[in-house]
Amino acid sequence: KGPTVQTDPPSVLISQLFPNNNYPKGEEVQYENENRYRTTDEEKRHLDHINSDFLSDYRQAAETHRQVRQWAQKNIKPGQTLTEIANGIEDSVRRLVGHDGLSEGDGIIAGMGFPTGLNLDEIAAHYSPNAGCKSVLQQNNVMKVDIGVHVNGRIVDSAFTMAFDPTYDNLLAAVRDATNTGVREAGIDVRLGELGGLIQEAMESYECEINGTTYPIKPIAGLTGHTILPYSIHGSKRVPSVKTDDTTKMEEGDVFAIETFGSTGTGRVRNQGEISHYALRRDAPKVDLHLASAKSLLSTIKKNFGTIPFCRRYLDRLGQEKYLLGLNNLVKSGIVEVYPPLVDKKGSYTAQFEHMQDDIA
Ligand SMILES: O=S(=O)(c1cccs1)N(Cc1ccc(F)cc1)Cc1ncn[nH]1
Ligand SMILES: [Mn+2]
Ligand SMILES: [Mn+2]
Ligand SMILES: [Mn+2]
Repeated sequence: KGPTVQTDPPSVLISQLFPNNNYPKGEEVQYENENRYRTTDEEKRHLDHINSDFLSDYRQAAETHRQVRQWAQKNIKPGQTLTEIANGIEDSVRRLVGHDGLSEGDGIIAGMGFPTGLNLDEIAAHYSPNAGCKSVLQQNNVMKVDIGVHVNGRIVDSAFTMAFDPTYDNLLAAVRDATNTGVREAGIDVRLGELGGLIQEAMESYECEINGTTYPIKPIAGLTGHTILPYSIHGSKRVPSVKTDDTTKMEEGDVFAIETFGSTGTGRVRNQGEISHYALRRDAPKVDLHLASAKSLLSTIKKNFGTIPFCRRYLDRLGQEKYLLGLNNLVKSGIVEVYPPLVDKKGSYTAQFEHMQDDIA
């Protein structure tokens, strides 16, 4: 029989807690006129049957994410290092999906969907500690925790912001309201640019007073929600946090991560600081590599991550050493894509809330 409740820290397999694949369904959105989109019941049953693996993989990843983020929200405290926080989250995810990502190909079956983002204050996204990072979480930090989980390449991408000082309550309320607005208004045939306008309205209705100065909350226009494809963290559709003239529509079968970022700074981010996030390009050019270390690193990346984003710590734990020259060679050759930290101006505070909405469930 085995355990029927989760431990602290999480260690019980999700597939153990929910036998024969009946994972909880996420929130489901009913469409106004059901029959306008849905095929006949017979076809729907058929479609759902084909999709059922896809759905059960997604729901297994989603339940893993849910249990790990709830544990993280309870257990992350000032005084912990970012490295400890990242390892605690990643070890929990790997235990729950039952894959440690250490034997070749194992990380491709299930595991981290991308590097654990731990983004402090003006850093909005794509920061994960590299080996040797000494940063310690402070009482007055605003930390965006971005966790990815995948099962058979079905990636769940969802994030939340932690602040221990109530000064930032309105900043966090702004992004929560903006993202909930985006999720609520999402749906088949919704135009992406219009959805951005609704998100912008919600976000800009907030302000935040910090040390006697009142800041309007600005959406970070360059950071968008996005479609997610199997083994690929971003598809071609984007959900902006501001009104745009993008008339592209949401379609049945699309899977979206709706994420909004608010800032007390300029509302614009730039690439800044040491890179931690990398990913093999799907459309990687066939380049003959002259550097032996680049060749062997490329095969390690293909075997352990495929096109799932990874970070330097994931190479460290695989026993890779002195890989930076080879990695930079793969980047220069256009084979590996980099995602530098995205940063607003020094002294500003950014917050994020990211939720997944699928038009399939
Ligand atoms: O900003 S993105 O690069 C993007 C590209 C196109 C549209 S949105 N990015 C995708 C991504 C890139 C690397 C990762 F390791 C994980 C995700 C959004 C995102 N970052 C974190 N959570 N969600
Ligand atoms: Mn994310
Ligand atoms: Mn995302
Ligand atoms: Mn790409």
